[in-house]
Amino acid sequence: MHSPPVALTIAGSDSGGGAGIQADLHTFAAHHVYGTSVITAITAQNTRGVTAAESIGADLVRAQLDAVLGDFAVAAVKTGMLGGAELLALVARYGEADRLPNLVVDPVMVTTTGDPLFAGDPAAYLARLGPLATVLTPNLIETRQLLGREITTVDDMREAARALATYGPRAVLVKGGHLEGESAGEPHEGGAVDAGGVPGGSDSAIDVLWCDGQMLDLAAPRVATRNDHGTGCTLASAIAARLALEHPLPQAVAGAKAYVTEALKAAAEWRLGLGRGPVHHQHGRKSNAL
Ligand SMILES: Nc1ncnc2c1ncn2[C@@H]1O[C@H](COP(=O)(O)OP(=O)(O)OP(=O)(O)O)[C@@H](O)[C@H]1O
Ligand SMILES: Cc1ncc(CO)c(N)n1
Repeated sequence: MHSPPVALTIAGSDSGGGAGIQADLHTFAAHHVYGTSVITAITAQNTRGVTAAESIGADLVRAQLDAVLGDFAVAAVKTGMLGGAELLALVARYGEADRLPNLVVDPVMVTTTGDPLFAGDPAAYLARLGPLATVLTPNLIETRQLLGREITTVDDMREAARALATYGPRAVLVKGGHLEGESAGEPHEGGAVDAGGVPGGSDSAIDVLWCDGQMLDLAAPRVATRNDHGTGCTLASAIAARLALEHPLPQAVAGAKAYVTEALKAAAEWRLGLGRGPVHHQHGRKSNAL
């Protein structure tokens, strides 16, 4: 019997189940990839926000990393909430020792509801994990914090992706989920990869991917929904799952974005929680079961 590929998420727990470790493991399972997890923090969180958060001690995080990496042939890794400088440095040391293959770095700093999830210096993300990342996936808020500049247009996103790439990742995906009412303008030199998408326009959700020296626009229909909690975690873990399945990088990213779009569509009518609800990670299943 053929064993499934193994992916690892290094991230925080979301008690509401829509983001963090819970979203990542759902996403790995939806891709038929076996999921392992290193928990970096516990958050008390629901669809309305974070009410408490505490980091896990570095010794216990190290023990989790050693337990997983010492036993499983991990094919791809996603990092999410690292909480602060100490765990960032710890994870970076495993990457520097070549123990974190196909590394997708989601530089989680703040939730969509505005709650801070990283206490350290944003520049440390770039300095420590930038050179190790196969792909870095900041949202607009994180891109602003990482580069210390405003991002208001798709052209700004393209420039930011190029600037972030100088820190050493193979690819940078600047996510435009928070860019409202913006048109994609002229497509860039590399054109677009099929992300189940539509041409740019104010009703599209546009991300830009700088990969191997090429700029690609990834546009998908913008889903009208209040249930968008955890889309960033879901996208990054879907990329990791697809890398574990040996998809080439641009296709892994485009396929992951299409997966997120379908997950948003499938959960648009859900009423789970009173705030921004989760997406439907298992939307590909034939029945409506979770
Ligand atoms: N309403 C929407 N319709 C379609 N795609 C969306 C929508 N909202 C976000 N996306 C897409 O979801 C992905 C995640 O983007 P986003 O910028 O929301 O990340 P994020 O802020 O890190 O997410 P979160 O913090 O909620 O986990 C991107 O591919 C983005 O384009
Ligand atoms: C634990 C956790 N990680 C990441 C995010 C970002 O969406 C979140 N809300 N919660």
